[in-house]
Amino acid sequence: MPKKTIRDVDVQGKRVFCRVDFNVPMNGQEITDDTRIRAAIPTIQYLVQQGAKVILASHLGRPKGKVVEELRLTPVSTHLSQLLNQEVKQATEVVGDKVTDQVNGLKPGEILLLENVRFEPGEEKNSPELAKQIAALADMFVNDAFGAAHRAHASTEGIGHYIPGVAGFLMEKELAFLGDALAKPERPFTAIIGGAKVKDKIGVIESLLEKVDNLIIGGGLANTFIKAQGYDVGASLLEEDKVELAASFIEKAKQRGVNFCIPTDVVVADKFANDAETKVVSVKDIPAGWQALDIGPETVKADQQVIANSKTVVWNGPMGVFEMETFMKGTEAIAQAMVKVQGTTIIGGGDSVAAVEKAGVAEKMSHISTGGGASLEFMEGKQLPGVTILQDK
Ligand SMILES: Nc1ncnc2c1ncn2[C@@H]1O[C@H](COP(=O)(O)OP(=O)(O)OP(=O)(O)O)[C@@H](O)[C@H]1O
Ligand SMILES: O=C(O)[C@H](O)COP(=O)(O)O
Repeated sequence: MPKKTIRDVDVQGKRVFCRVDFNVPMNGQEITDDTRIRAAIPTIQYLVQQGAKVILASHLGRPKGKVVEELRLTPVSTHLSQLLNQEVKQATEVVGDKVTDQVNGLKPGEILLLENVRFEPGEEKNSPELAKQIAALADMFVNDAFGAAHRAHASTEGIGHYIPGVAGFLMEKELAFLGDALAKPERPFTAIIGGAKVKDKIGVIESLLEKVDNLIIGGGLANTFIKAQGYDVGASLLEEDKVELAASFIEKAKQRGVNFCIPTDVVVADKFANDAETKVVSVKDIPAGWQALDIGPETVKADQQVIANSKTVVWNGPMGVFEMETFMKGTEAIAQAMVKVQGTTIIGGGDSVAAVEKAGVAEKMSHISTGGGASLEFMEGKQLPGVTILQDK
């Protein structure tokens, strides 16, 4: 069922709570990739032009219900203000009397950015109390946070039980593009899954095995599969309690005839640092105490071949610790392989998009999705709570 969008409602003079996903990659207080901020600009500008009193809210990182000074949204509001060429007022809290006063002081067309919503313990618990408090700040809820739409949190879902919710332009665009591209993907259909959120992404792999022809695994996620094949992974990132599950996926892939590409070689390092001592080893020979931080050249070559023969490729999660020059070769090589695909290429995820930007090939992709976990869950065919709660057309 299509959802109402901001075009379908009158926001003139209304207090509009607009949830965005400004969970951007940061290096200290520096934003290293502003794709997600830029992607929300059309909705924000539309609300401003229509004379709404715009209350923006986002999470940043995973502060787990506490104030974490480094995760305040100050750098984001400064940057947003530059992009919009307009003042963005900043609240130092999410809710409370001070915030209510700031909201009451807003004139049509003005913008207030609330503090990191995950500083509130009720946010991730989807506490009705917090949702009510947030809802009380506004007349209407606009969800433009596609990247967080798979989370049923107070500011992404709970609020929609108290005030009417509609989709923003980014949300609308993401749902339309991903929906069309993945309803009947041109084959061979390849998914590339990497990154570090093993717990989040391992379940997605099972569903993808039902849909894809090739599944390429890389990044920190790969270690759990390397271990499942019976090899030691030294000091690498590993989700020990998912090893058995990973083994069952390898078996399932065989039964379904899916080409499951697990790295055969990796770049290992003696420490998690750019200046670490490194070597390329077979996954059978990862030395004790060393950690795998990138895929190796043999794996790159095999993956590139699979990608080149694909007609639809979806990529989420970098192949290595691409933030460090020493471990970005695998990610860069996969990004270059994506450019050569004669078909549809979709990249999703905060860090994956940053990696593609870093490799200078972002504009060559068919679609850059602001959702990582969200785009994966959408592809799985799951209902996204942050979408379900919005009003039907
Ligand atoms: N071998 C590895 N060991 C440890 N960390 C890794 C490894 N490979 C990649 N990473 C890290 O994974 C992180 C990105 O993972 P993540 O799963 O968050 O992807 P993402 O693209 O941001 O998706 P999402 O938007 O869903 O978060 C990067 O910071 C990168 O350094
Ligand atoms: O980066 C993301 O995928 C979204 O912003 C959601 O973040 P989360 O995985 O911490 O919920």
